[in-house]
Amino acid sequence: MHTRSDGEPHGRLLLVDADDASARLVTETLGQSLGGSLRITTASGGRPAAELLRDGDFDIILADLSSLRDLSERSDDAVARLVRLADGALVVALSDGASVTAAVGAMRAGAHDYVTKPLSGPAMAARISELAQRHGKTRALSIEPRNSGRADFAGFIGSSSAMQFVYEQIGRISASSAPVFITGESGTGKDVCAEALHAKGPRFGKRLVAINCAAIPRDLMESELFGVARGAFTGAHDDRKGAAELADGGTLFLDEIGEMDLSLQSKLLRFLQTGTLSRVGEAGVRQVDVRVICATNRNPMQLISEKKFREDLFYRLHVLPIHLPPLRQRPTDIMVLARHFLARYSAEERKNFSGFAGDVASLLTSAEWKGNVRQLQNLVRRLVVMCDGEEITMPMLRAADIESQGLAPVAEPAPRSERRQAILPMWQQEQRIIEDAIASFSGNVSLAAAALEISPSTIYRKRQGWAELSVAS
Ligand SMILES: Nc1ncnc2c1ncn2[C@@H]1O[C@H](COP(=O)(O)OP(=O)(O)OP(=O)(O)O)[C@@H](O)[C@H]1O
Repeated sequence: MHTRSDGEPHGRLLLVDADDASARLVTETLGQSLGGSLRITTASGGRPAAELLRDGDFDIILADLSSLRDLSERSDDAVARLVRLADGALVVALSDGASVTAAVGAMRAGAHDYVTKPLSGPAMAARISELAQRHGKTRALSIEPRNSGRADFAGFIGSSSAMQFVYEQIGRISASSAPVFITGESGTGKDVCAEALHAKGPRFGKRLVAINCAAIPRDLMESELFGVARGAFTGAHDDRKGAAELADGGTLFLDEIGEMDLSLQSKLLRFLQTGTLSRVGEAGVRQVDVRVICATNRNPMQLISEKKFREDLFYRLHVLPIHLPPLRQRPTDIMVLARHFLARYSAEERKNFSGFAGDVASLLTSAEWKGNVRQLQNLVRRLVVMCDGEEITMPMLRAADIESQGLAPVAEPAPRSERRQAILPMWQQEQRIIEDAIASFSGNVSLAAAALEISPSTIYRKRQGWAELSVAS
């Protein structure tokens, strides 16, 4: 770690890339996303990099595999040499995506991560942040933009580069009427995202109508969605509009779309294709103008391969994908959120809390947060209700964290010598590389396939195979 003239720590990043244009592009996009908090040095190949590493210490090295040929013809040998010279710095192998085998080789040779080019600045900054968290280098790599990123946006709190990317996407696509497909683990803010899309778009004056496909009994779902004509069934005493009609001119949010019944999926598909619907028990059709946003915390590809979700409906809906990253992948948001919830609930409950003790903040920052923001929000609310004081202390946290009996920290990776025995099967390593590429493009399989230089159908075929392999293993 190094010290700035303003006394703040900053890290050093070494970029090894023989292609000047590519190095310039990476430096620019990454520099913007990192907000100048990491000093970037470039080297045109493995040998110049080795010299720089002998003279100075770096915190992270991004190395283009084809630029390391001057160290060794075999890229895994070259990476192993670089890792030795790196002296504890994190090593990320970069490749044009031409070779999955080379990527796996680089990881086996000791690289901490593997990323395909072209790099997206915000996605790479998020990746570095995640790596720093996992390897205990968050202080050395103080990479979050300093005052440059927004800490809140249309209901979202969080200043991490991963969330800046989400805000940017919402800003860009909110004006369109094309369907949005939101993915993300439970509690990551998919509802918040749907509301932000509606609030930022031109339909804001009309209604946002949300319907939770998991919460409504199957036989009521069609009438909830499309409405019902009087006398359609016993108890249907009046004509009633469904969610789609109520949202006319506005936005229809279909939450937990993965739980929708297959027969209703066909009707939804027809509605999306024609823009018309019929209430249950009605012969005619009605024209409705809605923007459809849907969300799921399940893997849609897996649902398709399990025949629980229609592939044609998926492609109708999956026009503008947004992926919300889990909280553990954006550790710099944790205390920002925690302080926000503390201020809010302290005011609501008329308490005097103004902050968290240092050891509590460290524990919260390193916890895994399986329930994501919802879990953090509930914990802070519980702390405020149960305790009194000015600062949340460790004994208070222990008393209030009744769910998990102690927040589990993110699992530390095994030491390298132990990791050797735990080498994953080839298909799992390949799966990780492909899924990572898809995540880098916010769920867009076509872009991920293009970056990996394989066809999208190869990815779908492989996913089908992995689903079968994971069931078998
Ligand atoms: N970035 C955020 N900033 C502030 N509050 C957030 C953020 N993300 C989530 N929340 C809050 O966390 C709770 C859960 O969020 P939300 O319901 O949007 O999650 P979800 O992804 O839709 O979860 P599920 O899949 O379980 O429905 C809500 O109270 C929401 O307001």
